[in-house]
Amino acid sequence: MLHFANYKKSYGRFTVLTIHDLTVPAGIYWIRGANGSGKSTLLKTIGGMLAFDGDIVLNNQSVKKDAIAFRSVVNFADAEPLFPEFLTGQEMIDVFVTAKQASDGQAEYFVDSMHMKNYLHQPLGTYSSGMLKKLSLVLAFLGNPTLILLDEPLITLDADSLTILYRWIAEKHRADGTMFFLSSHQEPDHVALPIDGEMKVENNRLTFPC
Ligand SMILES: Nc1ncnc2c1ncn2[C@@H]1O[C@H](COP(=O)(O)OP(=O)(O)OP(=O)(O)O)[C@@H](O)[C@H]1O
Repeated sequence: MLHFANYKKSYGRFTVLTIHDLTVPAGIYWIRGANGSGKSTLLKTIGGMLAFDGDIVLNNQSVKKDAIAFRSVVNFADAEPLFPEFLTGQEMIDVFVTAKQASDGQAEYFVDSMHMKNYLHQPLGTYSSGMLKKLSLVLAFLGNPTLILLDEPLITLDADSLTILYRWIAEKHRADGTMFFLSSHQEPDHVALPIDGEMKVENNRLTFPC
């Protein structure tokens, strides 16, 4: 369960989003909104990456009061991931396996199923945008997160990889009850993904359900 209390995010004098009081039950949620409406801003504040007014509480853990514990169970994949170009994919995975205390074999499962093994030894500066996207998604699934935030996970993914991603989400939610927030400009695929609700960021507000 995720709770927003007196949430307000502004950049200087420009208020992007206000959420007075909202409780979202555990589930898989699809977030829509026009360009510049505030989807990335919302996900980054939930992930504890941007300062904001008010509070966000995940199962009794506040992003502000319990920042370290909160961050350890919330994983985030950026819309356009940027990594150090001199590191290899495997080195990034090794860092996240340690930081997120991933279990033995967890990273290998995701790498194998996304067919990434034969380029993981290459420096990230040589990766295509789709290869970077797949790496960022693997990193977001490592460990035992309570909430996974995926900002525009569909962009640059080929059709086969999208099917695999949807399978990961459904499996993780079913096995561990992991909550998901996905932002996208596309219509949700209710057949491929067991979506519990849709949200819309519009006119500085989050509409739920919409
Ligand atoms: N660092 C920043 N400083 C100032 N304004 C910002 C900053 N980041 C975002 N904004 C503004 O906040 C608003 C929301 O941006 P955000 O990136 O969250 O939108 P979005 O819904 O994710 O957009 P898109 O669909 O185009 O990715 C926009 O008006 C944007 O210009």
